[in-house]
Amino acid sequence: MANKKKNVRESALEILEAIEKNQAYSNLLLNHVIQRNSISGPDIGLLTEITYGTIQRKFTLDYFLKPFINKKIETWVQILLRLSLYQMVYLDKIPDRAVIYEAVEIAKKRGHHGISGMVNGILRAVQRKGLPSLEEIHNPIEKISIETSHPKWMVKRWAEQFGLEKTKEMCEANLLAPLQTARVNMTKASVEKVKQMLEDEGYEIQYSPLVPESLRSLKGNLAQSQAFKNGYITVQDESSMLVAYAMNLTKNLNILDCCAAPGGKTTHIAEKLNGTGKVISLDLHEHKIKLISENADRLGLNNVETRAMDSRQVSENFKGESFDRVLVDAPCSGLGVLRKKPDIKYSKTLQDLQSLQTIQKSILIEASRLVKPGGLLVYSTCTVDKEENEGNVQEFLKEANDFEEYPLQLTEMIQPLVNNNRVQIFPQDFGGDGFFISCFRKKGKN
Ligand SMILES: C[S@@+](CC[C@H](N)C(=O)[O-])C[C@H]1O[C@@H](n2cnc3c(N)ncnc32)[C@H](O)[C@@H]1O
Repeated sequence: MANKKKNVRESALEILEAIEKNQAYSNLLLNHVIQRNSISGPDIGLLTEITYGTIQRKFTLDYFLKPFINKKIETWVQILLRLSLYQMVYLDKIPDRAVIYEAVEIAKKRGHHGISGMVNGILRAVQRKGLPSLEEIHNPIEKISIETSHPKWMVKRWAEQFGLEKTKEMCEANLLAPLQTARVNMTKASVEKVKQMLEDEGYEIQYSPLVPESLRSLKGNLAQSQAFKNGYITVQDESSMLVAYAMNLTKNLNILDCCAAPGGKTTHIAEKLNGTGKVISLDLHEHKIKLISENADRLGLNNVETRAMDSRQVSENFKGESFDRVLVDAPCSGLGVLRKKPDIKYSKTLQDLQSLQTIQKSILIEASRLVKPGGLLVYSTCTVDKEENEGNVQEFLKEANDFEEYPLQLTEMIQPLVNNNRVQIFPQDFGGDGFFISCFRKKGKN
């Protein structure tokens, strides 16, 4: 018999269970389940909201549920309670009785009668007695951890690195829905023309105050637009767009992008070169290299060359000191993108941060050998962590004494955030990803 298709809440339960078990990525799972269960129209939005919202608020929801659960329950039951309570607390449009009814039906299908009765009892008790107060948590780290659903070690680490207030702001900002932005391919059309194109397609678009070639979508997924298919835009976060600025691009440069897939920054750089020079784009994984080429083709760029390579050995594969600019947009802990990938909050560990730092350092040192005297090396990550970002800069400068820090030239609004030739962007700064950028110049002639 064919598999029976699941409705929105059953699908949400399926995705959340898989994430809890295998640490699979939410965005990939979501797309897969939407297709398999033929979820369409507004139900896609509801499924996305319930899934991401429940992941985002996991610790808070568990704190709310705890006083109402007085025995050990199976993981799927806990998840069903979480996703139901998420709708009751955070979504206005769905009446509580509908949420409870659905939860009980799912529990009946999945478990025995006792479980559906228990689910009903717990959710009704929460409805009757109200939520436990978060004010009862007195330790400030624990309070931020539960209130904004971030692991305690992460909150503690950030508080030590950036102070409690900034940490609280960051954790709160991580709960907000991400802003969708796209970079206009200026080799094809002006920002004004592309804005009009998207509006003609029914999108609600604003100019960005931050990056001149960026457009912001207030309604609608830009990746599904005709403008995207025809190579007029690339969906990209505005913080990521700043990296091409840090590279101080002029025409006819020879550029190496060491960690390039899926090609967001490579294609931005290639667009800025406007048909001149060359960008050689590397990535460890063959299947990811294909994504770079596909993006370059879609955008009509003919100055991008791709190769699968481990950049920890990059200097063995190219003639020394042959690039004007080298970019290391390093594999990182990703703590700046928790709004878009909330499951990372629970899966990353301190050990991950440490091993990533080692990889980043070896890529930086190797890549630095290929920079021409007077050329620039840009190091960036989409993370917020002082030890990972600043720590790597210090380590690099200690080892590569033929390099010096070079002043970052970003856009007008971002420039004031630059500190000591480096920038750490927080998600609360302007609604973009948390991001780190620094730039080094190889000593010698220009
Ligand atoms: C932050 S992502 C790059 C994003 C990309 N620059 C963009 O703007 O679209 C880091 C990339 O580094 C790649 N990577 C990880 N280890 C690597 C290595 N040793 N050598 C080359 N690439 C590596 C990963 O596959 C991943 O695609």
